[in-house]
Parts: sequence; structure tokens; C-alpha cells
Amino acid sequence: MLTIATLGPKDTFSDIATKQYIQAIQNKKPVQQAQIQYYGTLAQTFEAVGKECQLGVLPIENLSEGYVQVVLDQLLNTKLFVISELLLPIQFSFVGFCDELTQLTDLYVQFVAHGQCSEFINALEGVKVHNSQSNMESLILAEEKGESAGAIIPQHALSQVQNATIINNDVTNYANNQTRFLVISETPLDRVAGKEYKTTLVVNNKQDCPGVLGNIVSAFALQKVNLTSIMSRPTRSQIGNYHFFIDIDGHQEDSNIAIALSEIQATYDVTVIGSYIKAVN
Ligand SMILES: O=C(O)C(=O)C[C@]1(C(=O)O)C=C[C@@H](O)C=C1
Repeated sequence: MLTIATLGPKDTFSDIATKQYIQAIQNKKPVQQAQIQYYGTLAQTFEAVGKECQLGVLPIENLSEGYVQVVLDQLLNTKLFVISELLLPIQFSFVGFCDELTQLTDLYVQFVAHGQCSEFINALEGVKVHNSQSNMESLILAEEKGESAGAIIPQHALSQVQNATIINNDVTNYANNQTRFLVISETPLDRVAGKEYKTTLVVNNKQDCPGVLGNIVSAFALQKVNLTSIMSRPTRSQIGNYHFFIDIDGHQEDSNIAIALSEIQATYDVTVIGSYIKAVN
């Protein structure tokens, strides 16, 4: 039995992404049984992988909000591997439990969803906004609070809402909103021939010195490796020091990538977190 950790409770976007991943692997190998285990925060979900669960599915990047910092930070020192990525369309609804929007006093919204619905939220006056850990937790908290409360919830969860008096079907800033999810695992997957790959690596910038990023970027450029994103996160040892997350097109076993990597690794502390099949948009 394959166990997969994800952000709960049931029906979060993470849950939908996990079910899509299970469907995809079952289409390839129908016998595989999978069980989803839900966790209350993204950090708890990550920490369960390799312990209580074999795999984890976590959001990493949103169309408008960029990278999910808490997940990037977990990836910094991980011994786990990224084995897959998925893209999910993301749309939010608002549900209110008061008669009119002017009676709303408390709004619950997940901390990454907040920015994705900022136009709707910023237009609300005199409302206390509470950031929750997951979009389904927002609904539970609003239902508990009762009459003067509301929640931003996944559009797909609207049918489960019992006593809402105000419903706004779409409160998402962008119609083409999307979030990218990573599947992480204790063990890397074998390469599949004929597929387009992507590789994620972390540069642990323990001793900052001039030219770290420049040298890394030029090693890839010399080997004609396409960099698709670079993200920095503070090392937390000294202000101004950053680790770098780099995504490149291709598999770490491609000869040009292997040459660039061995050159970079001779000088810098670089960990490849995984090569995985590129998600198609
Ligand atoms: O709360 C959820 O529904 C989640 O799956 C988490 C999450 C995230 O943290 O990015 C996933 C997709 C959306 O970007 C908003 C929230």
C-alpha cells in the first residue's frame, strides 16, 4: 500500500492534486493501492514524508503569489527527492453566513489563498481577516464562528456548504490562476525514455563569496542548459546571505547537465533534489 501525505482536511486543492497523481500512477500500473493521509499544516505534511508516509504532495508555486516559502524552506535541507510535478487550475468562492455582506465581521482565508483573492478581500470594510492553514480549515472555522463569519473556499467545495446565505461563486483575482504541486519521495524514480524532464537543485551558500551565482549560471550557460527559475531564501546565519533554488530544463543524467553539475559541485555545495517529468500546461 502506497501512503501519501498531503494538506487536509479532505477536499483541499492539495487533496485534488494528490488524487490526480494517484490516478496518473494507477493508469500506468493499475494494481497499485494508495491511501491519502491528511496533515494540518504544510510543514507537518512535509515532515511526514519518509516517516509515516512514502510520498508527499505539496504546493510549491502559484501563478500570482510565486513560491510557497514554507515548502521551499523544507526543501533546503531535505534528503528527499522531487519525483513529479502537477499543475492544477485554482478558483475560489466566498461563502458568508450573515444576511448581508455589511454584517460580515470575520473572514477566514488560507495564507497562500489570501493574495490570490486580494481584490475581493481588500474591498471588504471593517472585516477582521484570519489566515488559516488550509482552504477547508477556513470553511470549518467560519462555520464554527457562525452568523457573522465568512470563508474563502475552493470553488469545487461549494456544494458541501450547508447554511451559507451569501455566495460569490468566483473571487479569484486571475481567471487563469494555477498552482504547481511537487510530489516528494524518499527514493528517486528511474528515468522514462522519450519524456521532457526538469531538474531542481539547491545551492547551499554557506560561505558567501563574490560570484557564486554568476559562476553557477555561467557553468550552465556554457553547456547550453536552460535555467527556468532561480529563487533565493535567507540562510538565516547572516543578513544578506541567501541559498539558491534553481530549476533547469533536462535530466541530471543528460551529458551537458552532468558536466555542468560536476564543475559546479567541485567548488560549491550543490544538492540535486530531483529530475522529474515536466508538467504540461
Ligand atoms: O489549502 C489548500 O486547499 C491547499 O491545498 C494549499 C494551497 C497552497 O498552500 O498553495 C494550494 C493551492 C492554492 O494555491 C491555495 C492553497
